[in-house]
Amino acid sequence: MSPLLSLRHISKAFPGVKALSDVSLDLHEGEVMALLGENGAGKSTLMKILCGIYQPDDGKVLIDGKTRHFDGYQDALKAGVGIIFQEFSLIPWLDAVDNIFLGRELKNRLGLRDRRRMIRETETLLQRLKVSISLDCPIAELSVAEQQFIEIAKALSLDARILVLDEPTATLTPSEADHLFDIMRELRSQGVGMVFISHHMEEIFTICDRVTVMRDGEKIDELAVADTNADDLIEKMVGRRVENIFPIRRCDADYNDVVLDVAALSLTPNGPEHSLKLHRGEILGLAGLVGSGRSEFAMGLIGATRPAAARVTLEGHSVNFSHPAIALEHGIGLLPESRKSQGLILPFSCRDNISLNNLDQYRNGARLLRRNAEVSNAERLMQSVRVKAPSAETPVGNLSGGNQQKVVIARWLGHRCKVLIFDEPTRGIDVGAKSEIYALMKELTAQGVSIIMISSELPEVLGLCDRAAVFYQGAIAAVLQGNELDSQSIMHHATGGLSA
Ligand SMILES: Nc1ncnc2c1ncn2[C@@H]1O[C@H](COP(=O)(O)OP(=O)(O)OP(=O)(O)O)[C@@H](O)[C@H]1O
Repeated sequence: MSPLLSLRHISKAFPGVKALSDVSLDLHEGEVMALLGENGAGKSTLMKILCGIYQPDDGKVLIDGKTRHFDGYQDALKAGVGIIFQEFSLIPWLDAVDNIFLGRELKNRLGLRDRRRMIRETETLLQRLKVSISLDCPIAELSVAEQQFIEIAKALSLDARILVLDEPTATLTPSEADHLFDIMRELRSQGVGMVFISHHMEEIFTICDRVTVMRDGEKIDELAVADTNADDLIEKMVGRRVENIFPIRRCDADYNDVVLDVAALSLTPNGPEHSLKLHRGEILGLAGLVGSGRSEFAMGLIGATRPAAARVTLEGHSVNFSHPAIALEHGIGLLPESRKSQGLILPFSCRDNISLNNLDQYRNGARLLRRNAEVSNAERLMQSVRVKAPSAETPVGNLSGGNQQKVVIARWLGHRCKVLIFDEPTRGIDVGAKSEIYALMKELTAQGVSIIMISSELPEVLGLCDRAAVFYQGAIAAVLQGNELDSQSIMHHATGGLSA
């Protein structure tokens, strides 16, 4: 019997980049295939070819053994191929039903829009996924996970038999991710074939049957998940053994030297007050569940949003940050969570994006730009976080998602900041590059830079931070240090004391 899906000898080049060379893979009914590879390995490009978003230079797509040619995503959808991206295609002000049936409303015998039938069909789809979601409110009022489930329901409403999930868990809480895995198990039992892309190794072992490893646009290996382990997969992925992704534990914090003292920061007039101290050379984690108020705290601190009240001192001097630019002038930089909306100008080159807000460093006495210095510094910073791009002049919009994130990091490393706030710095970043970024953070703290790291990844908080403030429902529930800083205590406080 033919596989449900076969990709045969697919190649694709972009200007200056060979994104895919002769890649083949098969997917069977009721199977979850992991697609694993470093940032820029070619995973998304391969999936976009499957879904008709890109055309291959060479090779073909077969479904049920028959060659198919898709002129765009709608064409692929009609043939039963759905893709769920991290950034959804849903219309925020429409409800779930209108989103699912957008552009193909069901009509009654009189040719009028049949909302009741559409509601019934949506309910059937959600029952198939075993989820219950409010159908009356605009999609924007649903959680990220619920929106993702609606995207899946939408693909299924078009009879998708092949579903691609491109880093679906990146913005989910652990329990939401578990729920998604339940849905995937359900779909697997119904015969749907799924391709699952994730940088979280443990997820591969939780939900996938087979794994295809890619490196530099080539398929390196394909194996059953039961026959491999995380270390082997990482080695295949990055082409070298990564022994320990966290730097050797060494505390650079000087607890006698408070760099930043935040007192009574409240984001709303009657909201909870946050107080925190950050010491020289310290990595302070802000832990908690997605939506627990960590990013809001950081945005309030640097003046991106106006806190209702705050007393902040920096190196003993009272400061008032009414705008992030003022915080930056004082040496406090925030690396934002959402790189596309807050961090990068996609049509601009990597060099422009790295030098942005930072050009004064490269001016001579006559205020003229020393272009060579700017270029060589951008190249050095790109190398230090291993950005994969044809050159520093490549538009950032042409890079893979993970490489875009690395450009944001390179930019902030170029600023000579006293305090760097990293908001989910390794989201979407491959394991090899993660360990480089951790090592870079430790280099910075050894030089006396202090770091606040917002992270939803427990291993990252435990492996890197000297102390961690745990947020729960907009307030700091605990500050943990030393022996108290373990996963159980973090989860205990992050869930309001519900978990043991
Ligand atoms: N539209 C484009 N124009 C030019 N180059 C591109 C384009 N899309 C992707 N590339 C390049 O093709 C290569 C493969 O990118 P792709 O997005 O497939 O990687 P990926 O494995 O999905 O990475 P990530 O884990 O970072 O999402 C990268 O070098 C990327 O810069």
